[in-house]
Amino acid sequence: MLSTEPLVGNADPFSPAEPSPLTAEPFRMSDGTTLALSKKLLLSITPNELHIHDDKTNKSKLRSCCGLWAAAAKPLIIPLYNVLYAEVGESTLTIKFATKVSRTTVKPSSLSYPYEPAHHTVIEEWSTRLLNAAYGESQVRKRFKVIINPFGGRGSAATIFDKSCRPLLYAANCSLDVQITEHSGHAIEIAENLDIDAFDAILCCSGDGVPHEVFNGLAKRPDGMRALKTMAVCQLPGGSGNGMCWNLTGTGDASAATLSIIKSIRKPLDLISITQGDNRLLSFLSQSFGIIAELDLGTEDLRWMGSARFTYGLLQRVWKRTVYPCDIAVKVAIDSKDSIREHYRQRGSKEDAIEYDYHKGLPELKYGDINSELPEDWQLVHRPNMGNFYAGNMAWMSAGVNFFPASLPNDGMFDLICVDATVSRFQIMKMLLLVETGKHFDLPHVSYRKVLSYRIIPHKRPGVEKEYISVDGEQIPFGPFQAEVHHGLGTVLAKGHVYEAPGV
Ligand SMILES: Nc1ncnc2c1ncn2[C@@H]1O[C@H](COP(=O)(O)OP(=O)(O)OP(=O)(O)O)[C@@H](O)[C@H]1O
Repeated sequence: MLSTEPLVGNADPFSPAEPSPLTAEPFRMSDGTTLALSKKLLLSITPNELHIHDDKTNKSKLRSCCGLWAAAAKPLIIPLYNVLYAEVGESTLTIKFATKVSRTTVKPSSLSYPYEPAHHTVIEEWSTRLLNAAYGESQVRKRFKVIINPFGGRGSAATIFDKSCRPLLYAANCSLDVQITEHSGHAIEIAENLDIDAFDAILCCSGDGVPHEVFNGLAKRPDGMRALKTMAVCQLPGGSGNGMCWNLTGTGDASAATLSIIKSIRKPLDLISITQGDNRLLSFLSQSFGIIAELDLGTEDLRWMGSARFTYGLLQRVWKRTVYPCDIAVKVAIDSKDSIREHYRQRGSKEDAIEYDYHKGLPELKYGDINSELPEDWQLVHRPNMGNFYAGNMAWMSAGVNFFPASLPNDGMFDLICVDATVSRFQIMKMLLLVETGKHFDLPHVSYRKVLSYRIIPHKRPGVEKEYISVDGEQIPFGPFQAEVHHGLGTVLAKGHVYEAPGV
């Protein structure tokens, strides 16, 4: 006689001790969704859930009014999104899944059921069906090259990975090749020299600095375009700014982000070339000059304040109405907010990417580089009162900061916000208060455009010792640079077609 007792997992401690007798042959119903391991144990795949009807383990006890216990059998329901793997051993079927432990956190769990070896084929077929339903278009058993920045955030990225991420990745039977960075720029070297056929994705447990390096490492290869198409990049929240993770997984919790990445789908991502001097680099998240760049890079002396340093630094600058003079020329794609909103709503559901010549390093620049003549139809405009020049390719810049609500991953455009420092302090504070919801988009003093390219020539302010330009949160030299978008050049693992942020 076979026992159908779960070997591991969340068995009900009140269930009777004697094993359920096997009274039926394992079978699948005509549509192949239900597996009966015994008369009392049915596993059913529904469109969104796995239902486990187990007389013995799913009995929920209800206290009757006279104080006696009554039993009612309820199926155990596991959302298919949470199903990580179904392992078919010689005589045991193990279902691994993520269980919720708090509002935001999950951990791996499993249930194992013994079966007669003669039924191996049926069990295997049903398990394949379960995995297909649980993963959909997403790849099962992804192969990850994991890069951990040991100094990311508060220096806890390795611990976060080991405690919250690794157990879920193992439960999903993903293969992991983990490497800890040893110096700044190490992730560029790792990506540049990676055997790209050996992995499906590079998983950065870090802030946004490491994915920035990874894109640039892939771009440095002679087959850069193929590498950027083949290798998906993704991020677990191991830094202080985890913009990529928020945009693509919709959470800043490491375990929930891991589950999201396990179930995510490969998607093209627009990337932006930045040319400065004779250098060319790629940006995936943002470029800033002015207040945001200074807050990102120029408040290191206030690090002891924790995240309050941004608020403090911001209030200081808004109060002083600091200006950041510059000249800008912009190749605009869409400049009215109504048309941007329309574009966002229409494109949000579309999927496309242009084909590149994948034997080459990087695509040619359509508008030339920073050393080229300015294209004829561009106009350089002097902006002596620039307060915030901020270009974004994703919605969230960090937790709660939905600066670019209209941005789309793969529309061949990026978004540009310009705000003058002459705007009243009240209006600036209003904008900052609305940033989390993205509602600042509609404020009349916020210039919001979709662009294809721009050139900026920042001017040094007399008496100011340090000036900053930030690309993906990393500092580049202070000086003129040009930016140009490449439609769908990069690849990421993402939950959906649009960013996980309130749009417009
Ligand atoms: N082992 C290392 N030693 C020193 N620097 C490193 C190391 N690994 C990565 N870095 C650098 O750390 C920088 C920031 O990385 P990341 O974005 O992952 O973390 P972060 O905590 O969000 O950073 P920050 O708050 O400084 O922006 C990157 O420029 C990267 O080059």
